[in-house]
Amino acid sequence: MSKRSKHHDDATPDLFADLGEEPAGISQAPDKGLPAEPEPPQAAQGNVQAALHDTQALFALLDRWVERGWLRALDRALASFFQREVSDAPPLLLLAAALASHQLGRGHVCLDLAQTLAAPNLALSLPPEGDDLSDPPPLPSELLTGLEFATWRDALHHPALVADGSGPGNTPLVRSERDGNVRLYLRRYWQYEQNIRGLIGSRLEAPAQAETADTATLARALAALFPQSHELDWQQAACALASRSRFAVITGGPGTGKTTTVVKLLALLQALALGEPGPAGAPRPLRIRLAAPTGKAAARLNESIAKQVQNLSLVELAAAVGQQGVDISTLRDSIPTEVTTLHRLLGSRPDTRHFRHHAGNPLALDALVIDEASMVDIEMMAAVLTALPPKARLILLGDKDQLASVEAGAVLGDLCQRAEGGHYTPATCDWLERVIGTPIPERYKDEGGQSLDQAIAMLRLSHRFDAKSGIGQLAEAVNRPLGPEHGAHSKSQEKKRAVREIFQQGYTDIARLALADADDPALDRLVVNGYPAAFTNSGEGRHDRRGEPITPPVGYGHYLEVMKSARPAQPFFGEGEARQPYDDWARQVLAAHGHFQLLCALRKGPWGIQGLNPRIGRALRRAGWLKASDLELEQGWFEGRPVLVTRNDYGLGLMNGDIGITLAVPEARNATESPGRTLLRVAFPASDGSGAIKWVLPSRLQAVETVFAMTVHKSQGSEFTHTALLLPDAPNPILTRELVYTGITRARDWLTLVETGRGMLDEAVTREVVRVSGLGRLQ
Ligand SMILES: Nc1ncnc2c1ncn2[C@@H]1O[C@H](COP(=O)(O)OP(=O)(O)OP(=O)(O)O)[C@@H](O)[C@H]1O
Repeated sequence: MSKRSKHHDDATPDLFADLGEEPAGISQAPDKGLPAEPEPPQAAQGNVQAALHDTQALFALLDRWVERGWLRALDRALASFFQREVSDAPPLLLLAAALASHQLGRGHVCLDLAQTLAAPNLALSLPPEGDDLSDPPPLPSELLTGLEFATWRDALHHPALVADGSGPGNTPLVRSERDGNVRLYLRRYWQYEQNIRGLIGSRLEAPAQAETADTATLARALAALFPQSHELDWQQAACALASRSRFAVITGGPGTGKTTTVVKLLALLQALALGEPGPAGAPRPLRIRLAAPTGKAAARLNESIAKQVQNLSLVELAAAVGQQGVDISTLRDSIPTEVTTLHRLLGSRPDTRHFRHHAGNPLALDALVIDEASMVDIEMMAAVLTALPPKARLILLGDKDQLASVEAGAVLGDLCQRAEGGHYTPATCDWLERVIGTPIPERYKDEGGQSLDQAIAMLRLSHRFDAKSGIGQLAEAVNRPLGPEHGAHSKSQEKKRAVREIFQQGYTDIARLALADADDPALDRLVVNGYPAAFTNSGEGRHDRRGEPITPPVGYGHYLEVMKSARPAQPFFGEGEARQPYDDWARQVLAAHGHFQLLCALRKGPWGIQGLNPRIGRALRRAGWLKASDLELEQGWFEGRPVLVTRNDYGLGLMNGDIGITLAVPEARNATESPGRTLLRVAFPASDGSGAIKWVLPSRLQAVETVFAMTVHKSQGSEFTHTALLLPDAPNPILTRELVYTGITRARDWLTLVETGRGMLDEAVTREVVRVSGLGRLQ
């Protein structure tokens, strides 16, 4: 049973309770990795199907699913609540309600009826982690076999429980019918989707400042910001498109220049604002804020944006706008570098999901940039849009191909469904050609392009990974979609071959490790010293694009070595400035910790974080780096323990995703106290990017877990010098190409792909997330 469902076991279900805390489930392409479906005997099948007509039989079946961990107790409780409230609710409706609720825990905002009938077992994402499907209860496919779409659809016509979404209402469920298909939503999620559609739609209709700026000025400004090119520069096109819309998306893989582009965009917007007389005569810079979904992502953007703003050459831009141009230092100072988290920006309050800023108390800003937008779930995106003043711009940055947020809703991925093809209208292309001076290739033009397409730009060239980078080549090969006929055997085979071949081409930055079993000593070598021998030339002799040497890959021994060798001699911990030696030490240890991270797909089992964390702890202990008993490794505190914060803690100022390292510091706080004993404290980097260190006593940390192994889901927004991605030894619906791609792209200089048992890379790269939402089209 899940953590969350335990809380809801016996409680009366509150429809507006937090429903989506479980990790997002992933649907697989209908033909892949499904549990083998036993042929049930005729009579047994008849029994199962009684649940379609008989409420008692339905709840008996739901109970069995809950018992097995296939369904959350919360989902079953919701159906039972409806049945109590409305005695004539048909079983088919109650089943749909339970399944719709279950989708939220898997990251989907609604139940898609046609898709569920086409691939029923996907509705429960079978098999769940830690379940091998032996002796299963009846599968959804057995239940739904023979059920007609029209029969199920008609059962959802129940005015007390389900509205059709055409107007205001207060039914707990909403039915959305489109193109002959039906989707069932819990009202709250339907409302979020409606808000997002409406608020993005109205932004797309309204012209923004730069559209009113004359084309010649804009063209001059863009020419000042980007090097001259005869071919389409997507960064320049993205900057131009984003400048003319109150809503814009810039998507692209790692290192494609999203940050670079947005810094130039902000410079452009500020230059245009400063070049215009403001309402009171004097020009007024725009109020711009930068935000990210997690503290970690905010700190990363903080660092890279500050560097980029300093390096920006603004002389020509300043001269390109206004009659007399604008003052360069005013312009530079007007570009923000401070990044906050979305929770902080909106003003989260303890014990409530409502924020301080909303439509009645909007944010005081003219433009908001959100980085790592793929991690923003539907509820947060709706909250952001609602709290934005109608005239303010919203610019989303992110990689559309990454795993979506853990919570329900893959907003960025949904919005960017057509980004690959461009779909720019002739009018957009004409305008773009005038302001950027290069033609738009025919394949990106579309007379039928929608208004959303015109606001989206995809960056396609990685400046971090070139053709010589195995990480870049592997990420690209894994990410390549199978295309519409992705069930086709030959396409899958081709993709599997392409991915495997990359490991045979002698790239120096990637290595593959096949583990025989969970005790294979190769895993020890990897986690202790990074197993450089697995790389060409043991990782020696590599240089980056600027010719700087790249140090060979390391493992966790590296930060533990820094912890040992850089330990301050000062015999007391100190306050304020007197604590500096300890702050400096913690900064060094934390920086060293970012040099290696093992990622895995699962939480449970020997290849999930639960099995791997103590396993890695023991390997580090054997190597002499840790001193901890087995019990401490499993559930206690020990020096060197790296921890991941799993829930925002506003009291401590820690955000979900923050990583801290447990360090032993003197118990004495000042020079007058007698030294001697030590105390464990956890050092976290301050999430404002200031470089300050926050020291927290372990007993105050409510929601942390050891992070020798981290799930790929949790690694989003982070980057590690050496990333090891470990795939489990058995098929699981959670293994998708998005997961593998997200894991690979966390690696900056070195990637070790670890396969266990018979290896699941092939399986994973040919399974894709099926997104279920109504956000793909805004028209
Ligand atoms: N047009 C360009 N020409 C040369 N180098 C570039 C260009 N654009 C970006 N870069 C460089 O490529 C690197 C990655 O750029 P940037 O950080 O903007 O990418 P990103 O897409 O934001 O990356 P991330 O995946 O980390 O979010 C930086 O070192 C940047 O200076």
